[in-house]
Amino acid sequence: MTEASQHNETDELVRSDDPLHPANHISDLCRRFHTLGWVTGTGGGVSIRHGDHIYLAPSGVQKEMMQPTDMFVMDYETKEYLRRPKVLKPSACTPLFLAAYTHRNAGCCIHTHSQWAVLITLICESGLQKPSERNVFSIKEIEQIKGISRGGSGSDEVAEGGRKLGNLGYHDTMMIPIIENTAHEEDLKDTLQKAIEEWPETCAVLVKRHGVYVWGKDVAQAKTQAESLDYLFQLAVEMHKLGLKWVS
Ligand SMILES: CSCCC(=O)C(=O)COP(=O)(O)O
Ligand SMILES: [Zn+2]
Repeated sequence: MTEASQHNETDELVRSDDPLHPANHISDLCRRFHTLGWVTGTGGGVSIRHGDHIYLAPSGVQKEMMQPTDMFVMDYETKEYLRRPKVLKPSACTPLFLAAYTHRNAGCCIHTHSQWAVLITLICESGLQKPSERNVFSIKEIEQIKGISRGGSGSDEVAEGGRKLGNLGYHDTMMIPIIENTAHEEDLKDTLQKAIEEWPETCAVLVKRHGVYVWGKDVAQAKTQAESLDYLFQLAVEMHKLGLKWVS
């Protein structure tokens, strides 16, 4: 098989008229997220799981300019690439997206470099918080908390061991773990995985001085949770500036 025919064959994995096809959807979401400051300066990204296929963006590119044919496609079972665009490298976030798929059965994972996410990690890190509060962002009694599911599930059923599923209620406390940043994105994998295991109710992990990873059972849930979280991070930063406490 020639290189040219090989390329055309794998193009079938990313060419579709359906705007909700993962290759089109990732490009579209990144354009929208760029306007929110979530994926600027090549940072941040989105990945979608579609059946046995994982769709991943390239690394180090302007995320708002990506085309569907720029996407990498990985087989979920074998972790082998079914499609690798020439010249490009897969996102350095790939092992972190895979952690959300493997450990939470997520259908989509969003990584933002939102300044609100970064600021909330700085406020939690600062001496203003009790030592026990420095590695977690907790907030309660704000309506938008109801947009957050326990564990990124979305179901109203009760999980094994009696653990509640479904979305948080107004009087629940939302807790998002904060992990240390590393010099290289891919080296976050072990601590992110540990946080996912230690915080079964979380649908996100904040990375100190870096951003946030948010997942959901599908694109809609990952996106609305990323929006709700960004709202809550911004609100908490503004409350902090006003001297108001966001958890008692
Ligand atoms: C200025 S972005 C540094 C890398 C990073 O944190 C990130 O989220 C983007 O990684 P990618 O490999 O997807 O470009
Ligand atoms: Zn990043």
